[in-house]
Amino acid sequence: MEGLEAKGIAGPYALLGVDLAVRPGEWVALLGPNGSGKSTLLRVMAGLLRPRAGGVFLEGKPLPAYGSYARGRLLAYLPQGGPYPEGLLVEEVVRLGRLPHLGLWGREGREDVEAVEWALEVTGASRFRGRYLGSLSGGERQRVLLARALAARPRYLLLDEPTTFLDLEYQGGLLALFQNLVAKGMGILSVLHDPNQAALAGRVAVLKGGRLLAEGRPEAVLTETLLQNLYGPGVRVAHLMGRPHVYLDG
Ligand SMILES: Nc1ncnc2c1ncn2[C@@H]1O[C@H](COP(=O)(O)OP(=O)(O)OP(=O)(O)O)[C@@H](O)[C@H]1O
Repeated sequence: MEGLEAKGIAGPYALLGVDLAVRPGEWVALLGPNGSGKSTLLRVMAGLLRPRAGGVFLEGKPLPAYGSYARGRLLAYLPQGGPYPEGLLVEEVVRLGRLPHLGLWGREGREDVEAVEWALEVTGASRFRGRYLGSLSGGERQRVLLARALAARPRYLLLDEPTTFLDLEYQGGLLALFQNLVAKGMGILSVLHDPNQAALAGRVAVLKGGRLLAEGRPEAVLTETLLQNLYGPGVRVAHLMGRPHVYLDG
């Protein structure tokens, strides 16, 4: 079956038995308090951490059965933090995203050049292309790293807090980009802290204490009861234009 599936994941650190899948053409937002296991789950699903129990399946095949290039052609991962290749030019960083297609010694062809140009364009990173990564602001750097992930043109994209560091305009732009990418068939799983951003996804999965607490359409999952369970009694939910809007009652 098509998809990136985590089945019965337990073991690394907080995770106590989690099933979660992302299919081509859907955007799943992963929400939960600090320390609930979101980054760990993403790293397990990216193949960077091995679970003690359970497994991850990519297009029905166990993830460890893929070589790193084959995996990288299907799956890209944007971590929450560094290390960053600060001494590389932005364009070089984004070209690194083509490594799974080219291998170490491959010559770049038209498809590679087009993928890099597209990734720079859609992330708004084209104008930094000649700068060193280390010279960029946090938000600019975040867009370049997303461009590197997109340059692989993966079928599945795993993003750990991709909107951190971005100003409101770029947050909106990024969330619109996700909607666009899933409409073209990409599967996206993104950790998001802001429930209002998660509300834009097709499906929301909620982790608490290493277990999946809820999963479903945003309007079904993002209830005041659930959010107060996660974040305390000050959380309120209003409904505007059919969508939940979450705020703190000061
Ligand atoms: N390398 C590690 N060694 C020991 N414990 C770890 C390690 N990595 C994560 N943990 C622990 O596992 C738990 C889950 O961490 P994780 O980073 O997955 O949480 P998270 O939900 O992504 O949190 P946040 O919202 O703060 O980013 C935390 O208690 C964390 O301290």
